[in-house]
Amino acid sequence: MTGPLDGPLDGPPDAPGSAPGSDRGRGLFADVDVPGRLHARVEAGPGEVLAVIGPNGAGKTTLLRTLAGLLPAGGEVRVAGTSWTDPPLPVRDRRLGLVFQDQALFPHLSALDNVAFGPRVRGVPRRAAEATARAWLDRFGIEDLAGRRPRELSGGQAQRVAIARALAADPALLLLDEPFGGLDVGVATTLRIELARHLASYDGVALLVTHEALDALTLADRVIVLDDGRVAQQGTPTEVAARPRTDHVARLVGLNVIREAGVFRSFGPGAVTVSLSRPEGSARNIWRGTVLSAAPHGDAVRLLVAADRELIADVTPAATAELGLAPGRDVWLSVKEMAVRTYSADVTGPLPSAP
Ligand SMILES: Nc1ncnc2c1ncn2[C@@H]1O[C@H](COP(=O)(O)OP(=O)(O)OP(=O)(O)O)[C@@H](O)[C@H]1O
Repeated sequence: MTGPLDGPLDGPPDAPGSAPGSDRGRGLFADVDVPGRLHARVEAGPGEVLAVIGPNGAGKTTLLRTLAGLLPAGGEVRVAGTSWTDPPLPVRDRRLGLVFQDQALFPHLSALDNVAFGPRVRGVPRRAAEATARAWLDRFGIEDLAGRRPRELSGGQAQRVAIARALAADPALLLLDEPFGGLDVGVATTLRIELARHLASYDGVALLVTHEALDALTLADRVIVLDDGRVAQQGTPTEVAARPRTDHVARLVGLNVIREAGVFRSFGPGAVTVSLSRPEGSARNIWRGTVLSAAPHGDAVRLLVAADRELIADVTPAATAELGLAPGRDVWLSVKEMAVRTYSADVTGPLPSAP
């Protein structure tokens, strides 16, 4: 894992004539188009971990499958100085590691043989491939499971084998689609820490699709936000969390974000005052709405309120009881202007030009 890039890269990293072996040449450049589903340009330097986030149907899986060559797409993909699209490179010839939820382990192979598969395909002799596989199982603390078949593994164990299998193939591009999906919280937490450790010493590019803000914040150097098949925002986790540009990210990081004429205005749920009658103040910062849900959130109660948009507000349990803040309750929300952070729509990185 490296530090974040200083700024956006502004062209194919290894166009003819670029310095061989330069960082840009060893990273990822992709500008892909799946008509009606995805148009995205993604760049990353070697060792970078990119979290790909966005709501359901935003195109996250489509992006990964496109980069892998599993889905036909227009455009260009270059990885580690090699074009994967011109001429089209078969999936098996791409230096690629895949950890997809539906990319199950080979059921008839032991954990060891599953992990040895990548090196074997690359022509590594059996014994050497097995030694590599054993070393990877060891690094994941599951060497004692080497002889087991996938059906004899727990979900967390199987996912460790899947990640070890992907890394053992020495991929230049590692694609992880919801690698902790379906695991229980404790197992996911342990695996997240292990994955962070392995990614820290991995020198290829990793893309991680996730629904968890925690993954994006703890594992990624940079976050790509997809929305409706487009890159809506990219930046460091801190930048994206501080200045969300989509409702989805705002929800993930627990902020209210309102777009107004090229400007975003955001405020935390703790800055919102809830009342039953119209408060004083500028109409710009006052909303009338109906409580959709009320749930404990730390020491507070978090309300989701349907106004002209959905807004979140944190109130004390005492206020919740006093104002009767249950679903269906009509309320007024207000926020002081000094609690609103305003930022321009283009501060956190380039948007690809719409085709
Ligand atoms: N096999 C398919 N054929 C046609 N359209 C598809 C297919 N699979 C997905 N889509 C569409 O492509 C768009 C992107 O879907 P995709 O699965 O990439 O989203 P996602 O961000 O990964 O969503 P999720 O978080 O639900 O997995 C959606 O509009 C979806 O309906």
